Amino acid sequence: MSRWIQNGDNVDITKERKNATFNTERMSAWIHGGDEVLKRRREILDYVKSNPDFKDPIPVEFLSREERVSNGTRKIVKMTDNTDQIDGADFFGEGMYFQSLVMGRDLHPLSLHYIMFLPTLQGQTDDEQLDEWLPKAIARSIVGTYAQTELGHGTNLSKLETTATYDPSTQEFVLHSPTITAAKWWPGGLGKSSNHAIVVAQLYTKGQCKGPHPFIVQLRDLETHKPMKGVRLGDIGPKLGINGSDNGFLLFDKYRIPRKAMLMRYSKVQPDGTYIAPAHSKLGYGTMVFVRSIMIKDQATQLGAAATIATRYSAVRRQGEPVVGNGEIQILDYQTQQYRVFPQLARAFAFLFAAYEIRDLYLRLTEELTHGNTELLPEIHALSSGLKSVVSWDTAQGIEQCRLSCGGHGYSQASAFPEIYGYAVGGCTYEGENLVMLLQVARYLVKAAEETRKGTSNLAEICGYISKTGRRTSSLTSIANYTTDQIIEDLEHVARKQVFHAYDKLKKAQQHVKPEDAWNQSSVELAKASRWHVRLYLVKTFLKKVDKAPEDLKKVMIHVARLYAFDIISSSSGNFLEEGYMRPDQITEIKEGVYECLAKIRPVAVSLVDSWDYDDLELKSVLGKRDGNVYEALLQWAQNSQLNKSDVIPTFEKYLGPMMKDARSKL
Ligand SMILES: CC/C=C\C/C=C\C/C=C\C/C=C\C/C=C\C/C=C\CCCCC(=O)SCCNC(=O)CCNC(=O)[C@H](O)C(C)(C)COP(=O)(O)OP(=O)(O)OC[C@H]1O[C@@H](n2cnc3c(N)ncnc32)[C@H](O)[C@@H]1OP(=O)(O)O
Ligand SMILES: Cc1cc2nc3c(=O)[nH]c(=O)nc-3n(C[C@H](O)[C@H](O)[C@H](O)COP(=O)(O)OP(=O)(O)OC[C@H]3O[C@@H](n4cnc5c(N)ncnc54)[C@H](O)[C@@H]3O)c2cc1C
Repeated sequence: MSRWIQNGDNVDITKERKNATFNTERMSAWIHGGDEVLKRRREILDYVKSNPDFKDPIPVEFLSREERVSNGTRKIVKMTDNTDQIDGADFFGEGMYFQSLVMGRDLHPLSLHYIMFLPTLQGQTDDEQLDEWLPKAIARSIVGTYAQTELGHGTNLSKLETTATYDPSTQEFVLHSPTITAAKWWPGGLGKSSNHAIVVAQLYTKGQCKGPHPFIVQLRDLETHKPMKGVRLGDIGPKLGINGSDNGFLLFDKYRIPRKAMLMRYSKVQPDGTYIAPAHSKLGYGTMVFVRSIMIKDQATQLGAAATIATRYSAVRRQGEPVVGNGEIQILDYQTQQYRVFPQLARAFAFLFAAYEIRDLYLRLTEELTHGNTELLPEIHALSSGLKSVVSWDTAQGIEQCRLSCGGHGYSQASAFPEIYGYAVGGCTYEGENLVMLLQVARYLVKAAEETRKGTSNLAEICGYISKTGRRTSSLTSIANYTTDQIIEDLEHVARKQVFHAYDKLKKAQQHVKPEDAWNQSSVELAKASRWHVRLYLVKTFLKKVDKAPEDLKKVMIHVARLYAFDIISSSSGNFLEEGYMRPDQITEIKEGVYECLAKIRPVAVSLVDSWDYDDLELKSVLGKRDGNVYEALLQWAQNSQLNKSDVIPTFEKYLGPMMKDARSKL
């Protein structure tokens, strides 16, 4: 047994846990939404651990692509056989947790079935279609995906090339891919697993194009699973991550589907081909809004996992001896290490709390839509698009910082960082490329700026700051007295300034060039405005949540929330210094605030990450193991390598052996 192990756990990590100034269980309950939620998490965890069907034969990193898809398929079938173990209506909470424990980060052939196919059926069908399709999809007698993106077009839906042409003589639509670039490309589970898809195609009726619309389409024979005649499909090959998912391609050759295959909750085509438009032209984009809103929690969970691994490893890793003879110190004691890791932990919290807000807002939207009210749609579209972009970007950068903070071992797949990164960074692209989505937010902000300039503003609360008359200089005197209101006021100033800077640039350009050129020439500044708008929202949400925390937890969490805010301000100090809003000495104060927060977090860092309540089963990281026994575990993990099956591998006999023998004979 290693000298670092005491009572089973690494001595350093045990010592860290003894430093806790708060009850980790209480903190976990607060983070996850209450005692009952925590209790349910534990029950789900126990269930997953006790079920041998959910075990991987060896760590998935050692499996080939085919083995990954096969293992993932086996597990997701078992998992969805057992959905009675969770509250099926709580997809955001119990559903995502259950899935994360069983499936890990490799995804699986039913991801799109659950995340987009089912929600599209629920959101876009009329009553008759719902009755026909939903029971089949829930029972899994059919498996579906969401096929929208094409080889030639992902962002710009108006230029999708797949056509659905209505033929009133047979009351059918004819699906067709007129070019190679019309091939659907990317949909998860499309390649080999799904037998149905929601296909988004340009609707043609009575000779007119009515834009992209969703259709439910059978792709494979229900018995043989062979592609239907007129349907060509397959897997698109290995990717940066999620290789347990068979993302696929799909082409149609004048493939006929019945009129009722068009999802007709909002738009309709009558038997004679008459088109009835929806109440709001973007109602058909509802599933994307749903996924963007649940992605925020998923991304927060990935960044939280990365920060947990980095923090635990930094507590057990000893490197460097500042006082010669005193022994090497825990790398967590280096301020540079804290500066690298703790802001990632703070971000993960900020994102998680924002995820709760957007979930609640989305539920409100769903309720309003049942009454035909689409008023909330633009606000939620802007917020979910903005959060998705800022959160997925910061998450990807944060995971990489955590990986780097673990030195060489961070580069090994044993750390889980490659899997976490490969999985999470996809979020920068799917559900709308991040920059494009920031520009969607900008459209919303430009309208708010316009209203304000006209003096007619009656802005939604979320952008109320745009029409405020703020201070000309920051009121910060000392970091100790820097209040939540002052922090928000300073961030509002910078966000508002950037919104108007981008708006004025756009308006000025519009006087000289065509509107689309003016937009393009202002787009970098517009995207910056969107980022500030979202960061402000994240800071406000975090501080508000901590303000309402019980006193014992607030004492700790206030340093985490302030670190999040101070890190944003100090790393963009130029924006705050502009036009003398802040003085250099105020920025210095904020930097000192960052260092103070790091020092406050240091003694409780391990307990804070413990409070995220990740089990080893969920983290899937040798470096992040709860017991801290990383060295023994690394050695054990490496034994899984295929190369270790024999002492001498065939390649040696074939190449290296003869090479060396030959060289020896010449000496
Ligand atoms: C029980 C549980 C069991 C098991 C659980 C199992 C599985 C769970 C699995 C995972 C769960 C965890 C989390 C997720 C993790 C991983 C995810 C895995 C897979 C990822 C799947 C990814 C799928 C996809 O990517 S699908 C494809 C997505 N594609 C896009 O997003 C395309 C982006 N483009 C667009 O959205 C649009 O084209 C556009 C917005 C850019 C432009 O649209 P359009 O051309 O129509 O615009 P305009 O005509 O110019 O009009 C613009 C105006 O319209 C407004 N607008 C746009 N969109 C909306 C909207 N949605 N709502 C409201 N308004 C909108 C816009 O604001 C403009 O308004 P204005 O007034 O004119 O300014
Ligand atoms: C892991 C993963 C899973 C996916 N799953 C699915 C799925 O299940 N179903 C599905 O239908 N799709 C899926 N997709 C596709 C995904 O939704 C698209 O890749 C995404 O919408 C971006 O489209 P694109 O790839 O065409 O990029 P493009 O739109 O070509 O973007 C390329 C670049 O051009 C820029 N750009 C494009 N338009 C503009 C603009 N108007 N203004 C400024 N810059 C612009 C972008 O910012 C980006 O830098 C998936 C993708 C990935 C990576």
